[in-house]
Amino acid sequence: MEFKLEATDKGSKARTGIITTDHGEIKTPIFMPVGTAGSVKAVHQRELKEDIKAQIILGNTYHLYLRPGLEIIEKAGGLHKFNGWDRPILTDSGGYQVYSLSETRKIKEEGVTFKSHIDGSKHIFTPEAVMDIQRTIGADIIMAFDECTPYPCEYDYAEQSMHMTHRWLKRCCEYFDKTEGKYGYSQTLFPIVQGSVYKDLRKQSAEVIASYQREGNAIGGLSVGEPAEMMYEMTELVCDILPYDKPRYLMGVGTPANILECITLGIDMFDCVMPTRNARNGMLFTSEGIINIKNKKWESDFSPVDPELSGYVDTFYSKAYLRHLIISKEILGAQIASIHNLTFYLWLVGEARAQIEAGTFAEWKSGMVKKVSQRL
Ligand SMILES: CNc1nc2c(CC[C@H]3O[C@H](OC)[C@H](OC)[C@@H](OC)[C@@H]3OC)c3nc(N)[nH]c(=O)c3cc2[nH]1
Repeated sequence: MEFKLEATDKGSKARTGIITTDHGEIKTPIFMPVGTAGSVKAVHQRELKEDIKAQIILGNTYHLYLRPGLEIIEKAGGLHKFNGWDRPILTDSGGYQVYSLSETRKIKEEGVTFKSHIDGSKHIFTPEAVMDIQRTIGADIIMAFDECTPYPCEYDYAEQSMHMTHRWLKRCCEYFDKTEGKYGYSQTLFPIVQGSVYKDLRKQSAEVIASYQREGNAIGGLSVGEPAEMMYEMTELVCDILPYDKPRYLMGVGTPANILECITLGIDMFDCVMPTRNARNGMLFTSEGIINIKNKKWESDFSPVDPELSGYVDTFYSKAYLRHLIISKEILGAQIASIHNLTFYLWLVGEARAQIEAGTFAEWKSGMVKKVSQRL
């Protein structure tokens, strides 16, 4: 995997670049649609490519490992062959899902034991095991096995957890670096910075992660309920320590405003379930602000969903019709809203990229942050 830095913004740490993988290029800053169980919910691969113009999507190790399971994915020749997405894929290591999904998990030095949320079967994720799992899924970019600390979290717990994440990282790298990809293309392992919301721990963790000199680095342990100001403070501190010539991935972030603020701080890659999860509930992110389409005020508004966007669903369907579908819980409603929100997220990072290249990012961003956050 290569990363070529292109433009850097004069008035901030925002930058554009190109990540090259064996499944194609990723222009940064980039938003990565979340495809939990091997699909971006309610969206076809064709729509991801043609309407949303997604460049990379996520798969979820925990979910795919439990269902359909590694045997099926391996027989298919890896996730790209299984779900037909022939562009880059990134998978998380599963640590966060174990923390967020199965309350039966136990964390030990060896790894994390947990019971499947599907059939209650017992499993253990160790650093080595999740490297094998991600080798088998075959994502182009895979994440180290870490513990994402909750918020709030005591300093002592955050410190102990950070050191264990660093010990797990060493095991991931040693094991990953002596194994090969299973399907004839290369995979890249990103380490993950932890340290909760404590500046000294964040500094320490960023320095350890930077010392591994991997081809890209992730910032974890944020967007877990902490105030946005704290997220920005930790992100800025860590970005200033991580190497500037490698992609920086801020995990689980975020709202359109969060993304614009963190691009300013030097983040290149984002993922978040909001555009898809909230879409199914009728929350639309648009270039004019946030719309709760279930609100009665849209009942007879026959204007297009978002005229600013060029996607089919944004111009073909009206707000009134989409409101009717969401309220009636029609499947088509979830599809239109999901495609719209993802089109908007990709449009937003594409606009940011253009503004950085034009050298006009700073003033564009401050106006845009206000616009995308207002409730319509
Ligand atoms: C929301 N705030 C948020 N999400 C964090 C994720 C998970 C990202 C994950 O979040 C969903 O899993 C639950 C997505 O599936 C629904 C996954 O996409 C497949 C996505 O994987 C990258 C973190 N993952 C790790 N390994 N370490 C982290 O420290 C971390 C922090 C996060 N904050």
